[in-house]
Amino acid sequence: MSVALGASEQLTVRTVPVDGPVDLIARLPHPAAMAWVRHDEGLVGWGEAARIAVPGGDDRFGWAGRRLAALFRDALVDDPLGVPGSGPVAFGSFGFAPKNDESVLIVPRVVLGWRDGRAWHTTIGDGVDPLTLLRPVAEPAGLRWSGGSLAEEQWGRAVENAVRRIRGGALGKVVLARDVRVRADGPIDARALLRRLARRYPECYTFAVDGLVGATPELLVRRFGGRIESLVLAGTTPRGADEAEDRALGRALLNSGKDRGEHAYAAEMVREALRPLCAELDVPAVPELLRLANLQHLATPVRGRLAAERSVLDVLAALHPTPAVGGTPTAAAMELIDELEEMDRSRYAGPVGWVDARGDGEWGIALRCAQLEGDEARLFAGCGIVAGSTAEAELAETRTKFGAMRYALEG
Ligand SMILES: C=C(O[C@H]1C=CC=C(C(=O)O)[C@@H]1O)C(=O)O
Repeated sequence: MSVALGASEQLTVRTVPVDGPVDLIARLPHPAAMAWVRHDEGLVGWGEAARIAVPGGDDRFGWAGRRLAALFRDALVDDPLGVPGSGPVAFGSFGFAPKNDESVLIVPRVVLGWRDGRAWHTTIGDGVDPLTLLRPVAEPAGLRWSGGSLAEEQWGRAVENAVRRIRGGALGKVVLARDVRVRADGPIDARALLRRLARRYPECYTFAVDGLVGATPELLVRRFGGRIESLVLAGTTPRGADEAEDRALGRALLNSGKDRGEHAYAAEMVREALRPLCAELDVPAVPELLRLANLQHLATPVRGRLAAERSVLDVLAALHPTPAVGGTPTAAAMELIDELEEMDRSRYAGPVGWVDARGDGEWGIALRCAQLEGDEARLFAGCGIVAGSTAEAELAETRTKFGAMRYALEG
């Protein structure tokens, strides 16, 4: 664990109520932003009071949870609000696979929260961020796009290969992803992307953690007290050019055997993973439609009540990777992803979100996102492949999914 103040330093945490509403993203003072915002509500943070670099491995969620619990247990906390996200908070992002060692938890020096008509401000340590000087938001300029790890045709062949394996009975579903890269004239400012994403995708969770920026529609788990929620997504179609076409596409998605099958793998796995943790669990048998600005998804909203005290990190350890990003069966799908994708997903498709000292938190799956590194961004998009998939349709779907981050970068 690396802790910015020194490992033995005790965190002093102070939360105070402030007047709302707060335009969270507008308050981020510099590009090193942390954010989790949906419908204008959520948390933003900046500065680093502590950073926990989480090693790879199957136990990475457990390891991270134990380290964070030790850090928060020793903290001196003044938190008169006591709501999810008040008091000490860590933003986090985990690598997709056990081999990925980029997982990180960051405790910001300053957190601003706004939810249910209540706003708060938390400072950690002396709350002074060496970067706090307000820096104007820079729009990305001079963008030059280039290909990713696989060219489109190669990726299409990987999809065909996966379909053959599935038809041969090796597995039921696998999610294959690809990447593209873009270079700008100067360092890409996460805040410019967050602003655009939050405006265009208000129903998504607009996030930023350690340079991974995006707007995901998929809630892996929210834990507030003993209650948990999840939104399982799998099965996708574009938006229509007009209302009639839009509805026809939505109806066709709801009636598509291929997409309903692709969705059922994910909903079923989430049900099975949550069942042992929950005293009550509601997983509707039939999915509904979720409409975003650029596409429509099959969606199953899940609700439950935990049977025993468990942190949100414990719950996401039980869930990740769902077949929305892995496949069925999980182990066979993870092997096939490794074999066919020919790229490192890094933190794409891993859990991203925040956790507080009570174990409450909200975590999504890092989709519709890009990894920023100075002047460069690497964008990711993937699709569920089942027996009825075609390379052409899946390629088109990845182009639509890249659209979210393209818009964030290009406007
Ligand atoms: C893997 C991605 O989306 C997942 C989430 C929703 C719908 C999906 C689909 O229809 O393929 C994917 O499972 C992605 O956006 O990169």
